[in-house]
Amino acid sequence: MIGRLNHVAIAVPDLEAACAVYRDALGATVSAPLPQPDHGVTVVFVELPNTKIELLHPLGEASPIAAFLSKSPAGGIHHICYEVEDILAARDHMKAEGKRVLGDGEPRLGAHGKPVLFLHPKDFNGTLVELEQA
Ligand SMILES: CC[C@@H](C(=O)O)C(=O)SCCNC(=O)CCNC(=O)[C@H](O)C(C)(C)COP(=O)(O)OP(=O)(O)OC[C@H]1O[C@@H](n2cnc3c(N)ncnc32)[C@H](O)[C@@H]1OP(=O)(O)O
Ligand SMILES: [Co+2]
Repeated sequence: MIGRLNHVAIAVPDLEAACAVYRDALGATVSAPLPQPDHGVTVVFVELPNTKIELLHPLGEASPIAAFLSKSPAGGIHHICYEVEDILAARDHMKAEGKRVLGDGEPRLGAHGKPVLFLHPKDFNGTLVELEQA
């Protein structure tokens, strides 16, 4: 069911410092910060030849990454995003497999303007999984 690796997301306490690491130390192309108020995060995309790194910083009072950063104040890998051809078929398949789809189970538009869903980390070897419709 899963296709390409779309991105690996890293939660960071200091977005500009994290951008500097990828832009200046590693020589990558780094996007401008993109506020995503519906998701409670500001994101920066780092373009790599074969995938992307998504730098995540909390936005607003109820950010889903606030608890993660309080447990890991220096930041860390937060989720991994796989592409799927059909997000609703993927959701229904995950449910049939007994995997927990987070939220109300309805896809929302992600940072690329495409429908996304999240799957519980406890069902995927301790890794939060995002599915994005290709
Ligand atoms: C920009 C848009 C979009 C895109 O287009 O790319 C994004 O990527 S948005 C990214 C941010 N959005 C989300 O993360 C939404 C989905 N997340 C959630 O629904 C919640 O964060 C969560 C995963 C359900 C956890 O929330 P909560 O239950 O409130 O936190 P706890 O701290 O109580 O965690 C319970 C349990 O799970 C472990 N955990 C939590 N987060 C992660 C994680 N990222 N990776 C691995 N494990 C995680 C946490 O440690 C707890 O474990 P125990 O302590 O053992 O119970
Ligand atoms: Co993501």
